[in-house]
Amino acid sequence: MKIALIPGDGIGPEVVDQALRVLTKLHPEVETTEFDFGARRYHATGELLTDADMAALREHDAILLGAIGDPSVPSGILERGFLLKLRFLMDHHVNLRPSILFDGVASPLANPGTIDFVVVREGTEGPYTGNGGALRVGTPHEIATEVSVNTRFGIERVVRDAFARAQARGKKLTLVHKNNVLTFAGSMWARTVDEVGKEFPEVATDYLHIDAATIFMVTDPARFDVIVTDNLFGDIITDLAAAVTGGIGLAASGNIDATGVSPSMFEPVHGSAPDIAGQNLADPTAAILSVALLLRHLGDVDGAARVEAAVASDVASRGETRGSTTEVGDRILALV
Ligand SMILES: NC(=O)C1=CN([C@@H]2O[C@H](COP(=O)(O)OP(=O)(O)OC[C@H]3O[C@@H](n4cnc5c(N)ncnc54)[C@H](O)[C@@H]3O)[C@@H](O)[C@H]2O)C=CC1
Ligand SMILES: CC(C)CC(=O)C(=O)O
Ligand SMILES: [Mg+2]
Repeated sequence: MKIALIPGDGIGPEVVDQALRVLTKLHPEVETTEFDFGARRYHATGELLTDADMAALREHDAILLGAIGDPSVPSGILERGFLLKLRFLMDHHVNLRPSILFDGVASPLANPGTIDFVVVREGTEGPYTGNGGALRVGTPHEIATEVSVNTRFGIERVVRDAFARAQARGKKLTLVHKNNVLTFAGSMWARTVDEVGKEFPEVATDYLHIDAATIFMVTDPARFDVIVTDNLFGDIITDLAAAVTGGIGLAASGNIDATGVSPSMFEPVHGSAPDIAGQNLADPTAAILSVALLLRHLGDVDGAARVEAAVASDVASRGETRGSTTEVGDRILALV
């Protein structure tokens, strides 16, 4: 198993360290290559992600990422120039974000019920493609556009992936969009769900506007099973989903090229958290659960289950004090 490690910025290296210990315990044979992408490299060389970097990453079975983004670099340069570029070039079209409220974990909701759903966020299109521009910058007449790109091909493949997951889970698929206002893209998403749904007659479907979806995620999250949505809505709603299931420190994700051509990438949902970086304060659980997603993706279902069981056991006994990054890592490592 060859894994590319991208610790990245802020708390990224701290949480990846703990995730790597778990991975290495389960797979002592793992071969890792560490890449120094992020703010330090950008400051030192001006480079973000070169063709040679892409070729080197492609030599691996999967990528484990911490987080990218640093206050010393203007907002967007690393996020767009490295992270989104990497996701797009690797064709990571299925951005998989499971949300589970583990037993014993406190939710901020008074009556959370059972929360166990998966957001399938489209990962290569929508408003994140950099299709836009600015005119008369800095003047009172400035204009900025940020155009959402939605292709039939892109929507259909992610919708089919989401249906397959809903079928495997035996429940339902909810399309989340804003088709009462974003009528061009929203109509294509809705029609695509209707058409692809004919291949999955046993999967029930429903639809929610994104604004209403945020209400139900707080008032009745148990109603969700699989959600399919676009890149921007999926980004936002998965931070909310993390919050209702005990916090951003527990939320894992996979950026998957479902064709298998490119290595898929696994990372916590959270960012580089500069406010707590370098203090051994970050919760590494999301990064560790990302290892479980990585292992399942590579076919080690038992290994993935062991990581998830260790995390479930640890979070159930945390109580009020979670402990430091390394303490959490030590405890989960001992349980795996
Ligand atoms: N995939 C990635 O690499 C992502 C990168 N970013 C970047 O990260 C930087 C910071 O972004 P923010 O909007 O502040 O989001 P963030 O997710 O980094 O932090 C939001 C809040 O959650 C807390 N938090 C995050 N992860 C935590 C953990 N593991 N344990 C405990 N608390 C945690 C932070 O301390 C902060 O208060 C920005 O440069 C942003 O662009 C943001 C999201 C994803
Ligand atoms: C920093 C963004 C490019 C990514 C993000 O917030 C996410 O994928 O959740
Ligand atoms: Mg996000």
